[in-house]
Amino acid sequence: MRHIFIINPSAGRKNSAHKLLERVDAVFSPGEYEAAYTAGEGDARALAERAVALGEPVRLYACGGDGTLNEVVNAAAGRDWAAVTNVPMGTGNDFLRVFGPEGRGRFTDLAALRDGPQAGVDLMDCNGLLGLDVVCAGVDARVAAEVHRFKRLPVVGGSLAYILSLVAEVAKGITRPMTVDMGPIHYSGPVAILCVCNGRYYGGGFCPVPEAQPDDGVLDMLLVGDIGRLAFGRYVGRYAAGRYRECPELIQAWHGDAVTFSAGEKITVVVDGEVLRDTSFTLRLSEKKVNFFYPRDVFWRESSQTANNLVGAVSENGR
Ligand SMILES: Nc1ncnc2c1ncn2[C@@H]1O[C@H](COP(=O)(O)OP(=O)(O)OP(=O)(O)O)[C@@H](O)[C@H]1O
Repeated sequence: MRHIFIINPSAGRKNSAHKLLERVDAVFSPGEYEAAYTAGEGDARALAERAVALGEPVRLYACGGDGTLNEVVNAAAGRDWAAVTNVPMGTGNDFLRVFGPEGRGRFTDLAALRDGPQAGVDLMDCNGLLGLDVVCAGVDARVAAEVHRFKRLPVVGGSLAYILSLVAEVAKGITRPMTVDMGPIHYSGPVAILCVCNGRYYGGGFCPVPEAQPDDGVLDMLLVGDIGRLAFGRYVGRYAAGRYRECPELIQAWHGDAVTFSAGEKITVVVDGEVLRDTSFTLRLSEKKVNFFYPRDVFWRESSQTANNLVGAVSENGR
């Protein structure tokens, strides 16, 4: 088994990449692993594609935030011999929140990751880009697309950066006209929020669909139509806390495998932190899965299936 560390030195705090390599050295012998730094957008995907192309068992450690993880996932999707994890060095690391606060912290334990089990995770195909966590297309997407401006400010951390970006985007206007088709729901009009969850968290900690399971073959979608600023302020806390069922007058929900949406002007869409802009989108459950590995003592599902049960199922049923 080869272990490949793909490190985004721009994610997280200064010097964290250097310190990470010291920790890697303490757990892996020199011939066992390779490490490479990314220099910019697309590098993590290219490095991962090169590692996967050999067709030999490989574990890919995306060391960075959700953007770095997304690139590595796109390279490893549908490849039975490859598995991916995320060593958290970003500001959000939202996908890992599905493992709970303590579980998320365990992903810094390289020894636990090295020997950890893996499970097949569903993927969303959004106009050709794969995502494993959350895709959004309303004011939530515009907040995520602009959040980097606030992350650069001194003493502004992950969640605070999202709050500042939210305030700025709400001031510019919450809704945009859009046509949305999801299952039996056909909607044409102002859209405030459209989110599709495979994972559970986005935006630095929003959890709109707490029952979302990354491996259940279902995409959980919420659509918030026309809403004014005052009502948005009243509802946003409930939306963020996953209480969408309490607001049927405002939030339409669909649990299925596809959604299409379009508009006369380009829509900002964010796939695990990666920004796309187009007038028309088709988002569907991908035929591909990705193997995700994690420390043995944590999982996203608290009961029923255990991690070990899933390991065998993944390679047999991996799509
Ligand atoms: N060496 C580099 N210098 C500058 N930017 C880079 C470098 N390598 C990769 N990047 C870019 O950094 C961006 C942000 O990475 P990533 O999302 O992993 O971190 P983050 O934004 O801190 O974390 P999160 O998304 O979890 O909040 C990626 O879109 C990638 O294109």
